Amino acid sequence: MEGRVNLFLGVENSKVNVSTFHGTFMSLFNQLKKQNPAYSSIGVQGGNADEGEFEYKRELRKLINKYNLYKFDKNNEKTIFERVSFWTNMGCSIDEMTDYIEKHFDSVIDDKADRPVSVRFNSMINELNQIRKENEIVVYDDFLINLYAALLQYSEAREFVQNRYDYIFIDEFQDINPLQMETVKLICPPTISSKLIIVGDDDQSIYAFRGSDPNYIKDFPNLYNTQEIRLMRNYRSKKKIVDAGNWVISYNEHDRIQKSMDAFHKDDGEAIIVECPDTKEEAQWILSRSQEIGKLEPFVLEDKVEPINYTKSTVLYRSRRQLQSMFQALDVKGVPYVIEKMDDVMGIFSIQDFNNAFGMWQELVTSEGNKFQFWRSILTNALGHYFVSNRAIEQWFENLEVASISDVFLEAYALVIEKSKTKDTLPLKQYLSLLISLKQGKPVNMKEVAEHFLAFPRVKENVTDEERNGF
Ligand SMILES: Nc1ncnc2c1ncn2[C@@H]1O[C@H](COP(=O)(O)OP(=O)(O)OP(=O)(O)O)[C@@H](O)[C@H]1O
Repeated sequence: MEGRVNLFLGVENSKVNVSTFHGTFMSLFNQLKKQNPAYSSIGVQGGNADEGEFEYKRELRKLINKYNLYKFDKNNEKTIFERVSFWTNMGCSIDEMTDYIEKHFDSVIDDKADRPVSVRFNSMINELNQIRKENEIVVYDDFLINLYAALLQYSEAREFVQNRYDYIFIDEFQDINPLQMETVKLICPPTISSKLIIVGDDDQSIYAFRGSDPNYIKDFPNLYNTQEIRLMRNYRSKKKIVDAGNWVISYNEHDRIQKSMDAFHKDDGEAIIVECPDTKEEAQWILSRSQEIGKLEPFVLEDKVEPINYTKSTVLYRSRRQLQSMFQALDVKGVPYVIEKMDDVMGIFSIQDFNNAFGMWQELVTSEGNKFQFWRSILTNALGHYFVSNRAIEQWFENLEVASISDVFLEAYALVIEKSKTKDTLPLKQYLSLLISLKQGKPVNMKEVAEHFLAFPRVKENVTDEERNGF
């Protein structure tokens, strides 16, 4: 988006600030803090949110045990972590969350405890926030909550942010959630001279499960004095696809803004909508369809004629997981294919944790001179996957007094046994010994390295069966 804006304005770096809600709200809050130290006492601050999310879950797990909220955590499809995040984004306070639990769960969950679920939840979440505050365990939601709290509480904070921008554009407005909307209203109050420009399509709302609400776009003219421009021409696709899209969308069940897109490209083409019971049948359908299309015109390369021209087909997919069946179907039938950005979708490389670790191994193998920093990254990564906290790992490195790398490993196993709930250090031992061999230039079966890596407790938890089997 930033690139597009710069291109449009014909400059390399424009003054237009392009960012997500989280990024913008965090930046505004930091600007406020520079003006007045009073804001430093709001909510949970400091720390890095990537690490924070992990530590938050760790602390939460401990507290779920302490307050015996295990049954509540496992109740229905949402965990406590997901519920709290959802409620936070819905703009609920802790008291409102507690009331909701009292109403909907206290009589449903029977865990033989002396206090109801709602009371224990309330104590737990307050203790969690206290721990988070003391240890600066920040999660992404904090960026939203802190700015909202500051704006709600301090009129000079509102005044500052209201004068900060000449215009505010919000794209994909159908995905806004109540907490973001309430904050936007404080940044840009609905007055005659509002400077808010929103773009969105209520039919493209996909984050309702995270609290986004397409009604905000529909109700926008009731809140703000608006001028509306309807962009009803579709330049992206040909007529049949646009018509098919209109037809599918007309079945959307929310109280939608009635509309239908008009295709700019009038060429005919063909669009077929097929409902398949699973990804395997879907892959079979795609394959036989691409064979039909490929037969229309054979593929000729250096006088060799292939009866089916597979270069005529492209498969677009929504998530990597859907692709596993497609790969299998292609492999079974021996169909040639290429993948854009191969390393992102193939087997083990589709697993983010693995990709990160793989980058570290490459650095270790190709580095010259002192390797300690590369071993340090690899160990920090591996110990993290054993649920040892970053803080504990850092402290451990600081106090480490050993002569050789094999002594470091021995200390690392001891750390796992001391700090991790999993005491099985075998995968870690095997993993590190293979990496040592790799570093020494000996041949190593990378599949084995990956298998040990996948046996680390946290990786095991994160990886789905499908991903594991795909590998
Ligand atoms: N006026 C135009 N003339 C020709 N092509 C256009 C025009 N406007 C947009 N396009 C092309 O149509 C495609 C979609 O444009 P764009 O991403 O701006 O649409 P959008 O409405 O923001 O899409 P979405 O609803 O997915 O957010 C792009 O390839 C763009 O280059």
